[in-house]
Amino acid sequence: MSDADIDLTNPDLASEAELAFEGALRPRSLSEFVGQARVRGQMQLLLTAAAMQQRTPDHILLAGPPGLGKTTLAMIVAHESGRPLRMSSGPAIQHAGDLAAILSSLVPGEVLFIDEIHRMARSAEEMLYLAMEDFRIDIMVGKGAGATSVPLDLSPFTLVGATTRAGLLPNPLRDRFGFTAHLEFYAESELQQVLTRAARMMGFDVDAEAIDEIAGRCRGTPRIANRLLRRVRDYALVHGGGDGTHADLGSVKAALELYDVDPLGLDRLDRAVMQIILTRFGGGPVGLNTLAVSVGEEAETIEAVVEPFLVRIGLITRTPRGRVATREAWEHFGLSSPSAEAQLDGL
Ligand SMILES: Nc1ncnc2c1ncn2[C@@H]1O[C@H](COP(=O)(O)OP(=O)(O)OP(=O)(O)O)[C@@H](O)[C@H]1O
Repeated sequence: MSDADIDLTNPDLASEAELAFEGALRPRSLSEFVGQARVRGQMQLLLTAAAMQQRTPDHILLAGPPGLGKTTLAMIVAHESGRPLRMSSGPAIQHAGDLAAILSSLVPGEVLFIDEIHRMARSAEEMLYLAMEDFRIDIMVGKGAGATSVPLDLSPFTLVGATTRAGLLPNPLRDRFGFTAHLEFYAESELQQVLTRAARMMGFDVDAEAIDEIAGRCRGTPRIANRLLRRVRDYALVHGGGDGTHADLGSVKAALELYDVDPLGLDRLDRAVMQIILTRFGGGPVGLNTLAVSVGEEAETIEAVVEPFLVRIGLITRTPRGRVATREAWEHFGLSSPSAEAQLDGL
């Protein structure tokens, strides 16, 4: 996937250039990792206790929206505990055999990272229960009535699973993680630190007020912060004069306007969703599938990317009957709500 295919504020997608760029910017230790203080403290304790007892750290589940640092934390677990890391993902494990091949080739103490673990095949999930608990799997040999199961011992390992949808994991799998870290959206002050660090590593001199402006528009998400910073650097290079290594508030505003990211961080898809709720459905409630069809987007993207952000900034609320626009939403879009009009009519 190239940069051109990427929706700038969708944290779920990353181009190849971006992945290389992210790799260079990733914090390598818990002390370099900005924000998520609670999770960092919990993880530090877990890793230190394991090191003191010279055992593999407990299995860890990282739950939270995309782009908040789950992959980065998995890498930090391996780095801080001095263990090798194997990376895989749920969609790549479509049969129990795929997982058996990975598990049986782990070296002692290895950290196995499975991204999007909720998308793994059910048969593989069941194999994982025994593997996580007893470091053992049963391999089926033969077919039909003659099939037998052969036990296979595994090297002890630490599983780090990442999911954007913790609720989709079956309880027996969730229960086998020694610790679940719930990652939260970042505060603006934390995003300022992420951006300042990234700009420094890029050799890009960005004014403090320009950093603040980007931090306010990146939806609480480091991946988007870094992505907007790259676009601002492009803008500075082309329009900034000099050697393009400096950006001020003006160039940040101009660059983000060009890319259609508004002062709240809303992009075209967010605005389309809000317009549907406000104008076509009079503020809601609107069901998820109706919304998805109306804007021509996958229901999963609306649910995992658009909705958590709109709820977080107070533009919609979720009710059992669907999504409802708040008073702030009507105000932000400069519209008057039907209920306000009805009240006025009643005066
Ligand atoms: N706490 C942080 N401090 C500094 N940079 C961060 C932090 N968290 C994430 N980043 C940066 O944001 C980018 C995305 O992080 P990462 O790939 O770890 O997210 P993720 O949650 O695994 O996303 P996905 O679920 O889509 O894989 C990386 O470039 C990383 O450098």
